[in-house]
Amino acid sequence: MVKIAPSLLSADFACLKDEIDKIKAAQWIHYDVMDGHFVPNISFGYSILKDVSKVTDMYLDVHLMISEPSKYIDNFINSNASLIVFHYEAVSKDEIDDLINYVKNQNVDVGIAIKPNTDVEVLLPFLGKLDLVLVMSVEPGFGGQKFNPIAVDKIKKLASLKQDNNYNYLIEVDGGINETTAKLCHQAGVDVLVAGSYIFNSDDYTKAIESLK
Ligand SMILES: O=C(CO)[C@H](O)[C@H](O)COP(=O)(O)O
Ligand SMILES: [Co+2]
Repeated sequence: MVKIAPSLLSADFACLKDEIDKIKAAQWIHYDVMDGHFVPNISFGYSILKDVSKVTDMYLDVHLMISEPSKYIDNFINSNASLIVFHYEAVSKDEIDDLINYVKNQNVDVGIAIKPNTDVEVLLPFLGKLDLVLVMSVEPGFGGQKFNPIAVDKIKKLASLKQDNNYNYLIEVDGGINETTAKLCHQAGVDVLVAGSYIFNSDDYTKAIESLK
């Protein structure tokens, strides 16, 4: 069964606890961190993540859209992240192995995200060590954008690599997910669907979550 990860980016921050209580039908929370440098937008950081972790037992999927993620990983781990996902485009190739090992040694799951213009092939040396690969189906930075179908082929490729090599990573897709695009991703072999505006702009969050499963 596919997992749903509502993106808090589209929640009403003035009543965050109520918003979190209303997404209990999902297993995960997707937490989008933006620094105004790697992406042209600013969201929230690790202190709010800690507060979120105090009011829920849900799995906290932290999507770091920040430059130099290694500087902040400890802060997010100490704020109870369940999974740290950094961007391939935000780091140098020779630090990726160390970053993966660092997070895993602290018993936190680790993933790498790729933007729409980044090929799956760049991840080949790392796939055997990852808990998750995040396929961006929009340019990172904003919620409410249109799904880019380039993600569907990437999901298929990752699903076949996983099967052929007995890898363990989950395949997550993020951006422009609704009932229609969710179906395309299901068929391609996705494991986790991130959805922000589709859920938080709906009248009934539970119904919106169930409609994506
Ligand atoms: O990482 C993100 C943006 O960079 C968000 O997770 C994503 O955009 C979710 O929002 P929506 O479902 O509204 O597209
Ligand atoms: Co995200």
